[in-house]
Amino acid sequence: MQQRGRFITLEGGEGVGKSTNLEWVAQWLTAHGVEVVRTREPGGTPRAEAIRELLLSAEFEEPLDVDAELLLMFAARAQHLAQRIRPALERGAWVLCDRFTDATFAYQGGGRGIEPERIAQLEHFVQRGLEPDLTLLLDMPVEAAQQRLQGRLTASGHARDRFEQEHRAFFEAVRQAYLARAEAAPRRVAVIDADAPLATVQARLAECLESRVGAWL
Ligand SMILES: Nc1ncnc2c1ncn2[C@@H]1O[C@H](COP(=O)(O)OP(=O)(O)OP(=O)(O)O)[C@@H](O)[C@H]1O
Ligand SMILES: Cc1cn([C@H]2C[C@H](O)[C@@H](COP(=O)(O)O)O2)c(=O)[nH]c1=O
Repeated sequence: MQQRGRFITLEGGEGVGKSTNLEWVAQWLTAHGVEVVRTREPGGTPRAEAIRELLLSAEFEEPLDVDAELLLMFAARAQHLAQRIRPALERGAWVLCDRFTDATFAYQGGGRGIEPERIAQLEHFVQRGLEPDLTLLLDMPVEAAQQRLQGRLTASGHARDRFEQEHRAFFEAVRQAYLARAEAAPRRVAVIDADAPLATVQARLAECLESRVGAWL
């Protein structure tokens, strides 16, 4: 019988380097003979990407209720799991996802103040026991990450989205919630110090992958 693929997520606050390093991790896995499906949350399928637009858009004057935000994150996730993640894992591919449910605990929990128990109820309902095999949490001080983010926004000419417009205290709370998740699940979550030149961060990722993923290859 075909063995289920592995599910790896990248997490961290805005600007820590998730998208940049997701590509690098995908190449590392491909070089080790793995079929990799790269994806992201919220999003990853056409309908889930439409929900992403609704969540990130700063165009509406009407505020987005925090419970509506939480439910939309899980609605996008349910679609993504059904249409993309579960089918890929079942055929033996590995899924590499830019953010997943740890982001919900960090942003809607830490950032917005929703009780973790309520988030956990939706997690059980939507995921039915599926969770990442490995989570790479890129961590660095908020101030330095915000400078990187500003550099990217200036270079691209893009405006800040609804989350990127949040204040400093929000991002500090997000970071602390991520670190608490890592402390509570050290076998699943590896914290990577991302406050270093890219080559150094990637050397840290390689070391982590060798030790945590090597046995699955
Ligand atoms: N180690 C690094 N050193 C310096 N700059 C970096 C490093 N890693 C990424 N960058 C740059 O920082 C910016 C943010 O990186 P990236 O877009 O990968 O972050 P992200 O975590 O995906 O951000 P977001 O959550 O906002 O999508 C980019 O301009 C990228 O080139
Ligand atoms: C999955 C997930 C995401 N978010 C937030 C975090 C980011 O600000 C955006 C996604 O944009 P990015 O380009 O990946 O940085 O969505 C969230 O609040 N809750 C979640 O569960």
